[in-house]
Amino acid sequence: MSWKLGIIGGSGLYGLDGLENVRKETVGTPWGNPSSTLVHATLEGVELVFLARHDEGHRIPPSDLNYRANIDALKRAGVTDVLSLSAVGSLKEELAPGAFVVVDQFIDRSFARTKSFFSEGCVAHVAMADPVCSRLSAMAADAAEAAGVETVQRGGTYLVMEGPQFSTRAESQLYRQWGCSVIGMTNMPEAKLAREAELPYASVSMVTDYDCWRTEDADVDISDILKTMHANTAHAHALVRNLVKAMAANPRTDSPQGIETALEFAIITAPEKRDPALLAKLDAVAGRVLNR
Ligand SMILES: CSC[C@H]1O[C@H](OP(=O)(O)O)[C@H](O)[C@@H]1O
Ligand SMILES: Nc1ncnc2[nH]cnc12
Repeated sequence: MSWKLGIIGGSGLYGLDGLENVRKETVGTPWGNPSSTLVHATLEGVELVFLARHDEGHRIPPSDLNYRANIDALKRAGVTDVLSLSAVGSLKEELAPGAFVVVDQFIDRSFARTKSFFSEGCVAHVAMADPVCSRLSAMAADAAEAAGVETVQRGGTYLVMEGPQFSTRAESQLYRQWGCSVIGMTNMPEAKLAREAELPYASVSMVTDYDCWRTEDADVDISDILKTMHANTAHAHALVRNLVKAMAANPRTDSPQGIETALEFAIITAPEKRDPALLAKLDAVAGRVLNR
């Protein structure tokens, strides 16, 4: 199967430069509406689908995002892989604003979100020990370096907070003690849902601020974040172009983690106990295993 890259653009990234063959599509899903219209396009000859996580004009806050609709819509659009581009706060001295962290772990402290496509009538438990695709992550890190990003860290833990308020200082210090690298509000349940949908996921976390633990700095403030975000966004555009160039040069094979078959043994509900209405909603996400 050839690459078809799904890109979820976070704060500051509401579109992509230089796209060709652009087609905008407003879609619905069984889980409701995704954040924005899907932008189908090609770049360097590679097919991609772009989705603005908070919609154009940054209309939707992290707790109100329809994460299930976003992932389902990308799955229905036929993407093979999902790249998240996110603004984050830094929890490490060495990760100054402007640094890019291609995270490989998450601590999910979000609590007011629907976290699974599965529920009563069809229960599934997928593995999340390795929550990102190592190959897509490595390609994204290479692409960031080629884009001239000064600090690109391969690996790191992203603490997902509920928001929308930023952390208290005690929380920020606690997350540092936990060894987290960056903090943001959106990558969960997105990464969990991508796994349930058997989509390899990678997150490029672009540092905009030092959160509030670093008392030498002023506390995190949205106007400072916006300034850094604009600089990061230029790098993000170059990263995407470099990434699809690498995809064009390297035919796609399945992910090293076998993410494309994550649901193979995950559904535990006995076939006769499954709820037909829920199964119908799961047609895109779990059709591979349910319809055979
Ligand atoms: C604009 S700062 C806070 C906001 O930015 C991040 O969103 P995203 O991951 O979509 O770039 C962060 O998680 C907050 O939602
Ligand atoms: N300090 C921070 N905390 C949470 N989300 C963020 N996004 C950007 N900076 C952030």
